[in-house]
Amino acid sequence: MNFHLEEHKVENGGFVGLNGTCGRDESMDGFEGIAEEPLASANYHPGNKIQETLQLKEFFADQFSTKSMDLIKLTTLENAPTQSLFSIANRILEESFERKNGELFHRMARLLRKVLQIIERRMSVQAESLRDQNNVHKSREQKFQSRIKVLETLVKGTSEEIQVAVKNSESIKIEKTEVEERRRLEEMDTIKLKKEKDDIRVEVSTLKRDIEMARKTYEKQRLQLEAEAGKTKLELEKKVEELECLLEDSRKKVAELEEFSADKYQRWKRKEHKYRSFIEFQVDALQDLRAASKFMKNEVLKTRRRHSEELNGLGVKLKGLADAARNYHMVLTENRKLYNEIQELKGNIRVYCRIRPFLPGQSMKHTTIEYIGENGELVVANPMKHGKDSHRLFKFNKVFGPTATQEEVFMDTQPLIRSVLDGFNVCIFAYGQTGSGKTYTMSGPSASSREDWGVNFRALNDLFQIAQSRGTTVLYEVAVQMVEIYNEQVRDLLSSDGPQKRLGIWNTAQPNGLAVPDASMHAVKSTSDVLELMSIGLTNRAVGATALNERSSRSHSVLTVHVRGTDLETDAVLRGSLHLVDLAGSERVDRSEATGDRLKEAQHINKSLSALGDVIFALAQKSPHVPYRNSKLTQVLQSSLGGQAKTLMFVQLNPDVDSYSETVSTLKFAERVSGVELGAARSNKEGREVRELMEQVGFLKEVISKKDGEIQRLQSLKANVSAEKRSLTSLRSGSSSSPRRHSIGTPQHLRKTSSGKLSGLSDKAASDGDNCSEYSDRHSEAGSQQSVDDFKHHKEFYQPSKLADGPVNQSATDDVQLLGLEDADLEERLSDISDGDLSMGTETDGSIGSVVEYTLFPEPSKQPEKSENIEKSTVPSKLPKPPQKLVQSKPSRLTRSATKLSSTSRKSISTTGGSSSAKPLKKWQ
Ligand SMILES: Nc1ncnc2c1ncn2[C@@H]1O[C@H](COP(=O)(O)OP(=O)(O)OP(=O)(O)O)[C@@H](O)[C@H]1O
Repeated sequence: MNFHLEEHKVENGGFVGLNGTCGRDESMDGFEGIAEEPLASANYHPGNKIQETLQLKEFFADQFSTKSMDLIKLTTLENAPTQSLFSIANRILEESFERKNGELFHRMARLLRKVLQIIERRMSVQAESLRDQNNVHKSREQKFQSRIKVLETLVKGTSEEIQVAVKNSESIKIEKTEVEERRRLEEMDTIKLKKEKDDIRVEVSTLKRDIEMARKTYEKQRLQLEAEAGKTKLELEKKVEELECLLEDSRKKVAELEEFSADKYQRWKRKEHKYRSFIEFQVDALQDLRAASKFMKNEVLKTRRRHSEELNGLGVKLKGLADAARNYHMVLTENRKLYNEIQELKGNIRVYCRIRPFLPGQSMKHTTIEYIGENGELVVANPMKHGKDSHRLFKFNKVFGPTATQEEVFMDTQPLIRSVLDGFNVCIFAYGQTGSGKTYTMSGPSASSREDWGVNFRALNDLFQIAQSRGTTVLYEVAVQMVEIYNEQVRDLLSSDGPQKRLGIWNTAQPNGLAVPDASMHAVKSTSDVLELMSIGLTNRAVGATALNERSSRSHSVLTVHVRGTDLETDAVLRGSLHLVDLAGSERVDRSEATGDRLKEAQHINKSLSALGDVIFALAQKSPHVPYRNSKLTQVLQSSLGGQAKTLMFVQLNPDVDSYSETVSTLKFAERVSGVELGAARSNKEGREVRELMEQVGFLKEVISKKDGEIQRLQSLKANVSAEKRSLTSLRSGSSSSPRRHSIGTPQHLRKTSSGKLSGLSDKAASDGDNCSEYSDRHSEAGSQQSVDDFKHHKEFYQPSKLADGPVNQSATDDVQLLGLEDADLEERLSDISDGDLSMGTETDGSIGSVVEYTLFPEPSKQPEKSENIEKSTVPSKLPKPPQKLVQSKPSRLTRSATKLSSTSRKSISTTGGSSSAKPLKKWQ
């Protein structure tokens, strides 16, 4: 049966297409014929319907008889025209009625329904396309209608216009033509639309072709993708293989790790075991320790008990120690005392000589320094002289050569600084001619370099250091003042008002060392503070110097350091002061230059240095009266130049041969200061003094033997003086100005008159060549004279011969006037003068005129101002007091003193007579 065959063909994948090669059968020929018929419908889609047709064929082949099938053969459902479909449906119905087979009927009905569905669908498709066409036509119609309307409106408008403008009929015609033209165009448009419709159809078919091509392309792509997928699959398989390999590796590793961890676990186990055993051991040890600590506790308790017992013992001992500490303080104080005593034994006034090196550019110069000894010996050579006299030997506490450093110089100064902190007043000053290195020694060439620091900075630095080291026992406060003395005027160099302010001075020494109360006081805490203040001071000094040219050489600068120490234990207060003095140049002033300001300056310098010499010698001789008030310099330094004060003088030398005479003068002054003052030297000197005393005793013998004659002479002197006084009074009434050129006449005259044989002094002066008088000469000359003539005159007076022989003349009157002796006390004063050196014993009012120039470096002997002083004076106890019976009635002081002193040697020395002399008397002071 055909149906079965068809079925079999279908099962084996036959009927691939309408024109398929497989399963071709006679029964299907009718279908083929139908398939080859042209399409009856515009919506016919052969591809879509193929499946449906095949299903129908299958169905018919399966279900209908050959007769029916013959019918069906003639048709293909899809390609058959709708009429054929209807006829098929009819036949199906008829056959189903004929067969009356229930099941077949159902099948037929289903087939019928199917056929009907196809017809229905086809109908609806056609209806839809018709509707679409209708819509297109409608829209086109609407379009045309609207165009017609527009045209009609235009025609209307045109006709209206024709009515309005008949004359324009021709244009209307044209417009009509245009309208017609438009209508023609519209028709053409319609044709065009039809054409477009055809084009669209063509386009649709083109699109269909495109779709087919796209399908083919898609198919191609699919195949490509499949090929790629195959490739990817292969790659993936490869990767899977690789991953499997990796997996294998990791498995191996895991196995290794497991092995390792197992090993580690074993090790940890072993360790755990060890630790366990260690902990057990520790626990045992802990228990032992506990036991030990228990034991220790007991021990500690025992020790504590023992300690408390020992502590009690220690408390007792500590008390003893505290007592000892107190004693230690006392011992410390004692030590300081002893230290100061040692210092004192060394001599309150120490003299250090320092020789300046030649300055750069002076290398060709010759030096006057011949020899510098270790123990303070110095030999200077006079290049002008030859032989024995050409060399002179001097001895000081110390001599620093040109190569000595600032440090070396200060090393020997240091002990004095400690004294300041122990409550002593100390004075360090530099003496010497201009350019000899005073400022270099005191301040140094520059404050910026520590190595260059002079005594000033080093002393203060040391002071602060010692104060700091003693900080636990004594609290020190330090303050400084800085003044300048120029032309007998004191100026504050640290004043905020500048150095112009003149200051007053205490008349007496103040215990706190405050000589210049008005000078500003500046508290300092460190060396840098001092450096700062000193630079201000030096600047202020320099300000003055611009006006007066090299003022520093002609003024004294005094830096005073005040120290106040409070003992932290006892609250006791110590006060000390340190005067650091850079003196003015000590050289003699060239006479030719000594006029005007220079002369005035020279006079003032001379006066103050002279006064300083007086004070030092007065102190050296422990004189009860010290003439501080003779100059501002000595007034300022008063607190540091007597009593407990310690003095150090730097004698500065210029080694140049040109300065030889100045050098010798300076050295003589220094030697006398040193020789007289030093304790150590004193003992040596005492031998010399005894010798001198013996000589003096000899003179005294003469005095005693010739006392009557002396008395007479003195009386005559008194008479002369009275006459002088009278003449002076008359002179004063005649002329107000007194010729100062004769100022030194009186002492000379007095000397001569009073002593007659004053050779002890005069001869010594003469033998020294220029010992005393040389210094006196240069200082007094400048200080007492107004002109070069005066100097000449003065010089003549200094000649020893004249000193001895000079007559009482007008000069005596002048001096009386200058010395302020013309008052009622004149007689008494004159007798004082006649007793000895004027400047040594006489405290003047400090004016220039009152200075007795030639006594700048008085003889070691010094006569006190008043007779009481002599009586109270420090005559050595070993010397017996003179018997009162030898004292004459109303004797002069000299006579009285001489009488007293004569008793000391009366028993041993015969009174051989001789002229009286002041010198022996002075020796006792
Ligand atoms: N020991 C020394 N070493 C090196 N140079 C020195 C020394 N002493 C002084 N001088 C130098 O000599 C010159 C003069 O010194 P200084 O100014 O100290 O003298 P002075 O006596 O203070 O003079 P003045 O009286 O004019 O103040 C300066 O140039 C100084 O540097």
